[in-house]
Amino acid sequence: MSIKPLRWGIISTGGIATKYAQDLLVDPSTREVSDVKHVITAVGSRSVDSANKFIDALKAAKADEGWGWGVKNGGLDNVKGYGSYEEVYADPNVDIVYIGTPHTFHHRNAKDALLAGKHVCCEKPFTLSLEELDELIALAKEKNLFLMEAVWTRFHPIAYKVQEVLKSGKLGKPKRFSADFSSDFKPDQQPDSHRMIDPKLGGGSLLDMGPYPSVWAMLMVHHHPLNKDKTPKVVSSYQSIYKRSGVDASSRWIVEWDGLCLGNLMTDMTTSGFADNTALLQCDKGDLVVENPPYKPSTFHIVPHPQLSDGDLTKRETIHAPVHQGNNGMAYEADECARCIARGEIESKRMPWDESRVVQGWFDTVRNEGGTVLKGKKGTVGQ
Ligand SMILES: NC(=O)C1=CN([C@@H]2O[C@H](COP(=O)(O)OP(=O)(O)OC[C@H]3O[C@@H](n4cnc5c(N)ncnc54)[C@H](OP(=O)(O)O)[C@@H]3O)[C@@H](O)[C@H]2O)C=CC1
Ligand SMILES: O=C1OC[C@@H](O)[C@H](O)[C@H]1O
Repeated sequence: MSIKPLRWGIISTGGIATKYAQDLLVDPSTREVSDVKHVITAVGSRSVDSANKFIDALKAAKADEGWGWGVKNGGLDNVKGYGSYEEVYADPNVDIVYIGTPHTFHHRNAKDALLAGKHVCCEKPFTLSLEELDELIALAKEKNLFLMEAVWTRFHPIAYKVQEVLKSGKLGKPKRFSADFSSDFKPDQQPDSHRMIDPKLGGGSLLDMGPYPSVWAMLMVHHHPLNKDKTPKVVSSYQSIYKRSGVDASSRWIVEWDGLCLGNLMTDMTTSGFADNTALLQCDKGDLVVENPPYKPSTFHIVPHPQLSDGDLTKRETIHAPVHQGNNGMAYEADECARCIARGEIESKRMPWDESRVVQGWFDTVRNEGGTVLKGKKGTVGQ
């Protein structure tokens, strides 16, 4: 059976858009996938030169680079470079728009793409505020278009393996959770315009890094078979301020899954996290520990509590489940978009809107309780 390729329009030519575009061109069989095909038909940038350079760099793939497969097999054959994002939305050869712009533009870009009749896959954090996100969800429903937050980690092989262990029930009942994404961006050495520094780009650790402790909280606690609370709330939070621009240098927030457990989540952009532990769920029979980095971990451990486990959980186990070689880890979420669209679905079951809403709601609470210059900002909702 021949597969109809999903035709992607990429907007922006920055770091993550480059990685995403490369992954679209990797041979799906290298990740054991045979039901989807991706092609890139448009790249939009604020500068047409940048769009064309982006395309040329993809085309110049070396033999040992995974995306060279797509270049050779028609993945860029009909691609056009544009000097605006609007031209991508208007291109009839584009089915879905991938948004890789800084956070504060996600709402504007996704809204424009949906209004032009395109499906949307938008980088994390989905939007600046929950109000912006709700507007996008309403629009996707009204227009019957697919819309998903690009939380790539959710689709990694390790995410499914961790959930398999938790669903088996062998670790028992969750007692407490913690997760961290910290990395030293050396902010003092960055220009004012850096996306981690500039408030106009949604700078600070919370919005950029917060999706990662949150993704593990969602996968390990929220999805735990014993969790019944589908609207877990932030019960306490704190943000330290990066004085030069007034964004947060670090954020801490405690979430309560009513009737189950508390989760302690943290981000920091001035220091690195602990290599052996990025997320930890402690249960009554044993612990599950995921190694760093939270966005693309390869390894997790099961650590029994023999004194508590009635003898049925005694073996310490280390499980490796890296992403398949040759892709950056973004191909899996792109496959999800292709499958949902082929089935006529406008929402992903693996990355549902309600779960993006939960996390976006936590960020709103932390921002609104904190003292940064982003406190209370609602972004471009209604515009
Ligand atoms: N899933 C993941 O692993 C990652 C996700 N991200 C997310 O992707 C988004 C972009 O991050 P990243 O690629 O690192 O950022 P970059 O700064 O590398 O790229 C952002 C791009 O957005 C476009 N852009 C549009 N308006 C502006 C503006 N006013 N200032 C700067 N750039 C602008 C530019 O492209 P052009 O000039 O072509 O229009 C620019 O190259 C963020 O929301 C971030 O959270 C980031 C890193 C990893
Ligand atoms: O999404 C991300 O993942 C990797 C990090 O290095 C990056 O800052 C962040 O945006």
